[in-house]
Amino acid sequence: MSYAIKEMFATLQGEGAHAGRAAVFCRFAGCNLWSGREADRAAAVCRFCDTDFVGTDGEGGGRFASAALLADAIAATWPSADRSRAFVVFTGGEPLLQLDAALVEAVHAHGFEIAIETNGTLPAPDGIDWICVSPKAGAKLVQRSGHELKLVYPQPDLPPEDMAGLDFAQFWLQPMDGPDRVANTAAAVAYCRAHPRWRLSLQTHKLIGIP
Ligand SMILES: C[S@@+](CC[C@H](N)C(=O)[O-])C[C@H]1O[C@@H](n2cnc3c(N)ncnc32)[C@H](O)[C@@H]1O
Ligand SMILES: Nc1nc2[nH]cc(C(=O)O)c2c(=O)[nH]1
Ligand code: SF4
Ligand SMILES: [Mg+2]
Repeated sequence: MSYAIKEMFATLQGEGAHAGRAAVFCRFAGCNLWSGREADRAAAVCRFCDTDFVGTDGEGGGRFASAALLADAIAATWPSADRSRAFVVFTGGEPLLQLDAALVEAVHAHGFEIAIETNGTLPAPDGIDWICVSPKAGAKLVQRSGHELKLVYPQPDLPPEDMAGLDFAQFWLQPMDGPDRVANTAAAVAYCRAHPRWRLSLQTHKLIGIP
């Protein structure tokens, strides 16, 4: 199996339960809910995406011919001499189009804890240490269990009430970025106050201007 990676970089996880934690971000190219081309956005299933995941031309990106080669590159991107906390976040695009058992094993062999950010339309392979699912209105949810559910809010056709039966340890609302970010943030705050099972996830990396 080879892997198409848009970009790979060290930063702090900006969102959700691990916000503030040092991490290597490995962003896979491609998504099953949008082509990534602006011309296709209005007709896509997922129309609010904030990310460029087209191609392999970003910092640290490229095509990796094997799981071992990609795992070596991830290990080389870890920014600290302290490897005991090594942490990689697989994102995209949609990482579950490419992330497989061989890559999980190769990255674990380097001592990394593995997190994933997924839209939940494909099943996750075994062994991932932290599964964050962010469901999308109009897309069938397949991965219905995990560690955190992070709902971008608001999605009128996917209210938080619809998530009640899902098997997650934590439930987060993340205001939808875009032209209505301020209003969406106020609405998310109001929802969390009234429904304390839900917590507010801010995209803190955007607030402080880091990737
Ligand atoms: C770019 S996606 C990549 C991973 C995967 N495809 C997914 O959707 O979960 C990473 C995270 O950013 C969130 N996200 C994307 N666009 C957003 C926006 N405009 N405002 C807030 N969060 C957004 C997604 O819901 C997801 O939690
Ligand atoms: N710092 C930082 N944290 C993030 N958490 C989820 C992200 C993503 O794009 O998946 C992301 C990102 O792009 N940057
Ligand atoms: S599913 Fe994720 S990567 Fe794909 S378009 Fe939506 S937010 Fe972007
Ligand atoms: Mg992002």
